[in-house]
Amino acid sequence: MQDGEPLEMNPELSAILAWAQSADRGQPLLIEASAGTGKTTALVLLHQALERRGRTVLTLTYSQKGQARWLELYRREVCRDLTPQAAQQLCNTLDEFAVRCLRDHARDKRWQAGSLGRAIVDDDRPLLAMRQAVARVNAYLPERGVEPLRGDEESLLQWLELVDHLKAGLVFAQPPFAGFDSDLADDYDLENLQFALERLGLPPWAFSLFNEYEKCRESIDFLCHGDAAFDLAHEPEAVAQGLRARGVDVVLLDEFHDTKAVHFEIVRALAAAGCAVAAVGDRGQDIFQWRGIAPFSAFDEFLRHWPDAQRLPLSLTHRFGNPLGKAIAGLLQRVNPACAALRCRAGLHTGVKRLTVAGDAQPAAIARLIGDGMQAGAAGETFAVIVPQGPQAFPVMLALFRAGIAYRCDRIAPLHESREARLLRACVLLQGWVDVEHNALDCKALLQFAAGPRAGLDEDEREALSTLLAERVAGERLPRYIPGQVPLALRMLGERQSPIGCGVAALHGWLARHGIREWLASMAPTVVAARASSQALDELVALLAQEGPTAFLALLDALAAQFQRGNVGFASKVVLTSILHCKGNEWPHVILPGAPSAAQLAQADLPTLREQYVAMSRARQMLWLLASA
Ligand SMILES: Nc1ncnc2c1ncn2[C@@H]1O[C@H](COP(=O)(O)OP(=O)(O)OP(=O)(O)O)[C@@H](O)[C@H]1O
Repeated sequence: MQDGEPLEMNPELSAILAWAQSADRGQPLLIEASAGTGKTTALVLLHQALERRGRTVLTLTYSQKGQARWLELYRREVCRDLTPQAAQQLCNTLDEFAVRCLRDHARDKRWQAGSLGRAIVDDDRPLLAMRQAVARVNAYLPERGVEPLRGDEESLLQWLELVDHLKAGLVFAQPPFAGFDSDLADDYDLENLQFALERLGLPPWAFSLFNEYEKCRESIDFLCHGDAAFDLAHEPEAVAQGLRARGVDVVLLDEFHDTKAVHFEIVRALAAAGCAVAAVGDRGQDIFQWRGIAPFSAFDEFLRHWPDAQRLPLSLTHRFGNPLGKAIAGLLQRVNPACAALRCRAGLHTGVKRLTVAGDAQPAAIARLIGDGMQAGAAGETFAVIVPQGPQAFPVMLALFRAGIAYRCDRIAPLHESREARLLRACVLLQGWVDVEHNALDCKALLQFAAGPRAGLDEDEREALSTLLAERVAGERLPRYIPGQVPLALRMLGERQSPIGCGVAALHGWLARHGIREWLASMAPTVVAARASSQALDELVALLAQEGPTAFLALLDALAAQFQRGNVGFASKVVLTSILHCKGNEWPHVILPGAPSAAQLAQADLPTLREQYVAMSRARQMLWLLASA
């Protein structure tokens, strides 16, 4: 539905709004519905219906994006001039809610009111705590025969992400981890612990690092994303007080499919505090199943805890019509056979075109499709290209750039800022193949290289290099880069480089010598993401060898310039994003490169099917599926 079009009331939506009365009796509500059926819209309307009955309602979303979408719909349907302060009272992310409850009601009140909000966006403190934790763990890992952990910034971020997953899944809240006391543990207990870690696919140091990080975090008094929910899950009284202080008596939960164990503990605390709870989600959109380490279904937990919950569907999609509706309904039957059959609104038509195009010809085909559409009058921002993994958008960026089509990246790295491109840029600089005026991208490239496992620098040298190339300014989240220091940095690093030629084989040799491919793979959240990064590296190596170093760097600089150019309005740019980050959005024209062929889809596993379902269900007018076979 476009802005200004009226909402259609139907019996399913009416039933959901009628829950506003059941909420008085505290009966929980679970709405399971598929993509585009108006889940978020229904929550907005339910919020309004409850307010009209004099209830004080808080909507919680899982992500900031979900919050923005909810507020956008609230502004559209309920109150156009909602102030930011009023918005804060109506809808929070789970993280925000956790931070507020802890700030004002935590048991031992370690934080001064107000300081927490700043701490959560301060990049330094999590890194500082993790750096200390790594140092502590490294003091005893070698005597257990385990290699010490790396302490560079890139690795610290990686360990922080691991801790975040462990917290999301409450992985160490279960035996044998819960209550484990290393001072009292004998060999049997230690072996049992190691076995449990192995079973979960975790490294042998994961439990030690987790505990040390928690101690360091406590001594620095801060909360990072993930920490707040974890802490609050252990303080149900703070949840109750937080709700009481705001007078909240009904909580609505959007994006429920993304709820993990730690968040579910908070949901339980909300209900225990006397709030009526309604949750809405789509099992088919649970594409973050790898978060939280072990599988977790928020829907099953909800029904286990509240078997008498009212369950309501939404089965009419307002986003797309047939023939796309039919294709998606077919997918849904495999993704979530128990969900209500999907119906499309009368009068809506959404086309689907499956094109067979060789993989390397897909980027040019995409640029042509979008170019033709724009020539016919469509605006750039009505097109979204959704790739399976972020790095798979790099060739599309090049093709759009060459076609003169402006793009923006939604939660994926632009090519010129990607790790893969930075590392090859570092190679060009270190080999002394170009003589150019340096810029911030050069600083980032050398810092990226220096963070690598075989850059030949020790911790002190790495630290010296980062202060040489980047200055941290208090109150600024991003560092200021100092391109004038690149020659000096190159002298520090370059002494350890032996000269190579700029051919494909030599470049691969350089990557292998520096352990770069394995390093990038170790940072990827999934095996599939690691594969995509490796392929992107191969493609960039081929590009560098073909273009030559000067043209390669000039191309990256030109991509950066076009990306930042202010004369192209944000709104007129084509959107590039990945399947993981497209949820909750919709566009008139959606292009899916790297789509599975019909035969591949017939054989696909559940995660692949869910991803296809999420990506395909973003289109309103037209979907193009580009398959290579
Ligand atoms: N009752 C309705 N009548 C008309 N249009 C509607 C109605 N409900 C939702 N829409 C429109 O349908 C589209 C999808 O709505 P919404 O984003 O709420 O769906 P969703 O189920 O939350 O989607 P997703 O599963 O992708 O998160 C939006 O353009 C919205 O304005």
